[in-house]
Amino acid sequence: METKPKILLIGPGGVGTIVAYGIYYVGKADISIVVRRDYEKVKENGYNINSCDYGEIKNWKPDNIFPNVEAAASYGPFDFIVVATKNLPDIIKVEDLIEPVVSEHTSVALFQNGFDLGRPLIAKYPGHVIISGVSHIGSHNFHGEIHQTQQDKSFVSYFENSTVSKEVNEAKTKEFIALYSNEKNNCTYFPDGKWNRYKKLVYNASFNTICTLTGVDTGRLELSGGIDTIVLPAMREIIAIAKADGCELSDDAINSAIHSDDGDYFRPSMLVDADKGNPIELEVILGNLLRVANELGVAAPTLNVIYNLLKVVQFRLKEANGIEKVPKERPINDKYWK
Ligand SMILES: NC(=O)C1=CN([C@@H]2O[C@H](COP(=O)(O)OP(=O)(O)OC[C@H]3O[C@@H](n4cnc5c(N)ncnc54)[C@H](OP(=O)(O)O)[C@@H]3O)[C@@H](O)[C@H]2O)C=CC1
Ligand SMILES: CC(C)(CO)C(=O)C(=O)O
Repeated sequence: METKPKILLIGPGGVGTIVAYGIYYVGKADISIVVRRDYEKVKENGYNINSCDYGEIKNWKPDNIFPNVEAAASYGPFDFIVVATKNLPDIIKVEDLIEPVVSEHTSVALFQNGFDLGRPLIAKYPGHVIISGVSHIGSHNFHGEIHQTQQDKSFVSYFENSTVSKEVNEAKTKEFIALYSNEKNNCTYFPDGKWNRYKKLVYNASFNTICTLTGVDTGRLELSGGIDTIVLPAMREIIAIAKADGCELSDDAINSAIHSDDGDYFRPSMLVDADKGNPIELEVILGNLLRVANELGVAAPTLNVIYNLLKVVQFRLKEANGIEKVPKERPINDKYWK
């Protein structure tokens, strides 16, 4: 009997659970997941999924459920590791998180927002294919109750990787798509992964960040005049960085990003994280972009101010989560400020 490829998904949140369910629905792979906080509940009852793609599913369980990555390792080797956690390199690095489950032939698929996510993984795991999944979906996990309100539309590519041939990168990426794509979702191969991530950043590096700083949704940002005064300058800088990096976005990139949630008072995921008091994906959504701007000598004054203000917000969120420790007595700094 032919054995099915093994997939391990880490991070079954709003996005990850729908990806895992999509793979299970196709039925061509053995799908395991790592559940952190809700392990006991999910192990016992599975997930209740209310999905605009798959309908109402009660008590769904994948083939295996593990409480942590170390526990999953004994079930390996895995053909694919899918990571759909929030990408927070200033707290936990994806390349360290997956270490116990990366074997010789494992490919890694990152279903996460952000830019240049492949770089640290390729450095740590040369010779492994690193797949890029860009999701356009609206889905949230409330302790095992999944609410998916926007269709799972994803563009899957591979991160540029000089340690693997183009043929192998392409073949593995398409192999993964065949295990995940089905008639209910909309998952397609997109050859130019970098271009596609820049395109998504036009929205994420402007709306997500500015909504988080101001505490308002995208509709209120428009009604207050903030799109003209702050979102547009930020978007133009993102497009200039992309261009200097060899990615020419279409003339319509700004217009389509702004109109993408027409009629909706939409709270982007970074604002939702801040609302919940969770750390935000600042480094991958804006920090990595500014590092590239710096390498290419592109000025990005608006994005720099947004980034530095959000670094302070991130500090506050980390302190609230016990990740940042602040001395009881304020230390005295003898620096001469001028
Ligand atoms: N939600 C959406 O609609 C969209 C999200 N995205 C992107 O997709 C990615 C995933 O987002 P989303 O699904 O919303 O995230 P969620 O916060 O809903 O889920 C993240 C999951 O990862 C788990 N997790 C986090 N860290 C670890 C760890 N160290 N070990 C094990 N499990 C861990 C969390 O577990 P625990 O519950 O224990 O914290 C949680 O189940 C992000 O990059 C986001 O920007 C992109 C488009 C839309
Ligand atoms: C806009 C959206 C929902 C697109 O999927 C997103 O990426 C986010 O909120 O971070």
